[in-house]
Amino acid sequence: METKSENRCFGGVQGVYAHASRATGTEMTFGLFLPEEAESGPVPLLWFLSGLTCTHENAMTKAGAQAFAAEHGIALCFPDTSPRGDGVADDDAFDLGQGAGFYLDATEQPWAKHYRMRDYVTDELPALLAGHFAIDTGRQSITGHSMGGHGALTLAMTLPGRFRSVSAFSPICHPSESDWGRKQFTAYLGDDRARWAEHDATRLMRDRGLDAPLLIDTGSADQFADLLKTESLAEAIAARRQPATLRVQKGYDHSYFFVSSFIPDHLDFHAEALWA
Ligand SMILES: N[C@@H](CCC(=O)N[C@@H](CS)C(=O)NCC(=O)O)C(=O)O
Repeated sequence: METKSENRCFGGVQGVYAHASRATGTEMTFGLFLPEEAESGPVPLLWFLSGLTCTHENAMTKAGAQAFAAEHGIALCFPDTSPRGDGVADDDAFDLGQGAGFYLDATEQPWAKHYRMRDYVTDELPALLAGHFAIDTGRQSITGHSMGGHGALTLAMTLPGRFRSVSAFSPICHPSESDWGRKQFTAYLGDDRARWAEHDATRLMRDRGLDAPLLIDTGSADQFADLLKTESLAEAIAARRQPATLRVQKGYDHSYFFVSSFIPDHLDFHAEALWA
């Protein structure tokens, strides 16, 4: 593993690291914030999965999460959103291919060789973190923005017991019925919609539900609201009687100004579960 940078941050360290990934067959870069407490022993971990067009860097530099993670003694991991490189399949559209991995393992060509972001985020990267840093992988929670919110919700619902709490900012809620989903699932997973079900938060909520506390924030002025389909997930939550807090924040859009406005609430929410 290569250290790209390490900077003192709110008493802890914000690092950026790169490594050869078994899952994607590429070099992968991730950001990791370790609070000061990690100097004396393993600390809980909050994953932040980012959205379309993002690298490991967007949330790391724009969400403002480190101050609150430091307050609570929690580590933050910011993975990349897809494999990257000249030999990696891509598309001209910003919402398919590099920067748009959708946190799934592709089965279709030309994507199947490298697009294995579910395996990467849920298996390879946690093991790597546990082996190299003072992280307690027995205490993990997950959040994300947009496509990353989709990732947080779908990974948590398909890995019961893994995450102590789950939250999302402006998540893509029903990708099977959205232009942020149908095109990508067809490309990555093929035409059989039955295989899309475990990558669709609304369908998972209807079929399985979530075994952890859930907090979702979305903006009333989100420019992508029609693509997110929050109303479908809200209906599934209500139909299931799933304990959850879903807030539509007045006047906020899809940007990181929205994320950074509510990140303190999300860190408080996760800290309560991680330190219980
Ligand atoms: N570029 C796209 C939008 C992409 C976009 O808004 N991406 C969000 C996540 S879905 C993001 O976090 N962008 C990076 C940033 O704001 O730093 C468009 O103009 O339609």
